[in-house]
Amino acid sequence: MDEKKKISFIINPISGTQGKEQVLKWIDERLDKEKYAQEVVYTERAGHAVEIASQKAREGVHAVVAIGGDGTINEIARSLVHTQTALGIIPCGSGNGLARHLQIPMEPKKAIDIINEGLIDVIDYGKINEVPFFCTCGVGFDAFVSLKFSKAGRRGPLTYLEKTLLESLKYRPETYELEMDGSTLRYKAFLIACGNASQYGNNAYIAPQATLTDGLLDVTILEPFTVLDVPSLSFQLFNKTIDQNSRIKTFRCQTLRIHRSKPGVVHFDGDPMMMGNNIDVKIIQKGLQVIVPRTTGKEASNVLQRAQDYINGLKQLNEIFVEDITQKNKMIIDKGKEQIKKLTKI
Ligand SMILES: Nc1ncnc2c1ncn2[C@@H]1O[C@H](COP(=O)(O)OP(=O)(O)OP(=O)(O)O)[C@@H](O)[C@H]1O
Repeated sequence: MDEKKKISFIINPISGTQGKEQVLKWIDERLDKEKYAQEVVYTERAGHAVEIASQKAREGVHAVVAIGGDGTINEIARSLVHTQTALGIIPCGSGNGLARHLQIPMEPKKAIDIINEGLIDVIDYGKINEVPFFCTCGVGFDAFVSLKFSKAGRRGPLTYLEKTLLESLKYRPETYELEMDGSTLRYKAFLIACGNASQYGNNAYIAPQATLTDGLLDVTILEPFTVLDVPSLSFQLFNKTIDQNSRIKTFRCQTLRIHRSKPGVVHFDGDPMMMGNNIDVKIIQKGLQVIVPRTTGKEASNVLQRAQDYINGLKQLNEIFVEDITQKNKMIIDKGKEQIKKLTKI
């Protein structure tokens, strides 16, 4: 009889907003025990998943599965690049950009079924000043928001939306010099995003044409805009057509040098890091094995797929607003109750 393939599940207990115990129950119920021998490890701190995954790759396990979001995936995947150990994903983050790009289902049960099928693809990854990223990286407003988000103390899409709306009102675009393929260009930009994958997460497609297997970075520059541009930019971000906006410039390259006037924050897969004036971004072709669904091959999405993506984006936004309104209503009601209590005491 063939030996069972070893799979290590790494759980980030603080990712996203959902509890992970139910996911563990589903793994116990659904994982193909004929095929796989499983173990589960919880992370204890930021950076811990890098160490665990690196150990598992040395042991030669078949796959390490991230139960978390893009930050957890980043920590695991950076230890798996150029090894024989594949990355698996059960999406449990706030944005889940890489999982969504790969069309891995958001429902954990269905994501477990994909692991049971066990189809493996080899994808590209990027480096920003030697720090690996798998989804997107960038400078400017999105990096600035990732820094605020990391300090927010609680995670989830609501926190992200709050931060984004609040911060965009105060943010000042910077001037950047970009060197790529022998030419240098200057841009005043609100943000510069480099996509290995097409989206930040939550179906927000900042690099809509990006594919994970072309050996190229998809660079999106958002130039300064006015409040009048916000509705079309938001619509196009979720409609996968932001590259058609007049405030957007896009290009593809293998390597990019970004020069800015002062050091500052960058983000890699949504996590912030301080870097200097010069930032080198490059793509490394076919460096990571990933367990994928059968549909991933059809990356050139058709109109129906785009419509579905758009509806999903709207749904997500709707949920965020409903959650926000519910929370605000609760705060108003609680305040009202307090005031009534005070009044009745007088
Ligand atoms: N046990 C832990 N305690 C505190 N932080 C942790 C722990 N394990 C991992 N982390 C950190 O948690 C951060 C957030 O995780 P992750 O990005 O997976 O979730 P998310 O931000 O909710 O989802 P997404 O990135 O998809 O938006 C990671 O950067 C990781 O370093």
